[in-house]
Amino acid sequence: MIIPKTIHTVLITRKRDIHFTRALRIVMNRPLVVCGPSGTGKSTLLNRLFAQHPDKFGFSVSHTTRKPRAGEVDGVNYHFVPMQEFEQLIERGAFVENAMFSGNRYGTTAAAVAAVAKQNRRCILDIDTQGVKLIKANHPQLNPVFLFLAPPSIPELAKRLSGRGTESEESLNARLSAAKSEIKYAVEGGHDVVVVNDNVERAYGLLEKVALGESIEGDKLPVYEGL
Ligand SMILES: Nc1ncnc2c1ncn2[C@@H]1O[C@H](COP(=O)(O)OP(=O)(O)OP(=O)(O)O)[C@@H](O)[C@H]1O
Repeated sequence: MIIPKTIHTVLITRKRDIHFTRALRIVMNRPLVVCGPSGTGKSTLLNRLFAQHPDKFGFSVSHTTRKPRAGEVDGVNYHFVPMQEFEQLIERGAFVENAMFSGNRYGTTAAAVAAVAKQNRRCILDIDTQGVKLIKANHPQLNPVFLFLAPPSIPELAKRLSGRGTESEESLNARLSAAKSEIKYAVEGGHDVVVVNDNVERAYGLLEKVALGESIEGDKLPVYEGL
């Protein structure tokens, strides 16, 4: 049968669309890990992403050993577990990150990350380099896209951290020294894509593209003085 050219073109385009939609769905099932030094602007950009696309993205539900506060629902706000259960999860290597704050443990399990995709949302993880390394070593099945949000320079990072008004001199110095090792890992090529947050509009545009499943070249890492 000879298919008229226009129908043929439509069929090919549809086929291409189906492939594209499928490929997009696969990317959207992959968590997006946003990593970057404290003060680079991760929350600023991610809050905007969630506000612009309220039904496309999700955060995983963390585990905690602290007691629920009034109105908090187990499995929604947190998975509330006793210390012993939390420690068993650590031993089993279930977490992609976990930390202790004022006597309570908090953590994100790989299972909680995977659960987000089941709700047809892309899981966004805001974690540090240590978490990135843990995922690569222990949870490769999550197969995330790793995005490094880079500061334009170390002095600009220091300015943002002090401008935020949340840091003592001690914690500012601790964050800046942690920033240097985060940047070193990015220089070694630890991430799939780099976005330099030199300008909120520009950086958000790139982050949004990656979050929506587009494959972009990304930015080059700046050369950081004094690293
Ligand atoms: N492109 C930008 N230019 C100037 N200031 C910015 C830019 N992006 C974010 N900021 C500001 O920098 C400060 C730090 O941003 P933000 O709190 O989003 O960082 P963060 O990476 O989430 O830090 P943390 O990891 O400590 O939570 C904020 O005061 C924010 O308004």
